[in-house]
Amino acid sequence: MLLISPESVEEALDCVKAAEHLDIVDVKKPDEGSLGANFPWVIREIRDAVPAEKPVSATVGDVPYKPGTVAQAALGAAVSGATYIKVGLYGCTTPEQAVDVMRGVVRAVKDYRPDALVVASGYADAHRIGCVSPLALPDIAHRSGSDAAMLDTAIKDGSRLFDHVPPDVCAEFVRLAHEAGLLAALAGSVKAADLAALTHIGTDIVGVRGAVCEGGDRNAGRIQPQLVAAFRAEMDRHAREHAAAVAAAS
Ligand SMILES: O=C[C@H](O)COP(=O)(O)O
Repeated sequence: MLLISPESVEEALDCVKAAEHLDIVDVKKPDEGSLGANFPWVIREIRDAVPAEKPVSATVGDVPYKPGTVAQAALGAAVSGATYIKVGLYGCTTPEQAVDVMRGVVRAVKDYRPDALVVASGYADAHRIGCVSPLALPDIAHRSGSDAAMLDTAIKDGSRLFDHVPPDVCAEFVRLAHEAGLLAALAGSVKAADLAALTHIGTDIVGVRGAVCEGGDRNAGRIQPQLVAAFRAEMDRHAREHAAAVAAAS
């Protein structure tokens, strides 16, 4: 699945123009961090603008180790209409802290909306910020009852997912997530050139912003529907080639 992250209602409307090419519209506020949380009314307006059959995701923030605060914020995202709730475990230095936070989120969200999906997100560049390491995420997600384990990059300075977690380690991340019955989501300045590897390792959700913004600039550029369509075409091409290779080998 392709997840695209607009930061405003205007950008979400550009996503709507490319709705057939994407699977999830992910509301965030990049100027508040990699998984910066947007205002509840922005989530609501975007939910109202996006076709009903397209799920809307919302990031709850690059969160501190404050389980109660984060659970309440996650409920806010769900009440505002998001059915994927993404939490960036920025302030969690141990897996136990991360499980604590995610258990609160899962309970808060699922008591309100049992079919909502909770995404526990860590950071590929965790070593730069001192939070839980990337390969701990599948177990954190599993132990907390989350539905997906995700990696993004915390510091958006041009470095990318594979600069910090090479494809073979991402493959292990995906394997661990699948073994635990979770969806595996990967992001972090992902470019079309990364799609062959991401497809090959069985990534369920690829998250992008910069690659589909004007000039490849996630901050100054705005999401362009034609770039979303082109990115999707590349994803589909790799999926077809991978399926053909698997069929030929069996
Ligand atoms: O969840 C996905 C992120 O928005 C990725 O953003 P990026 O591709 O600019 O790193």
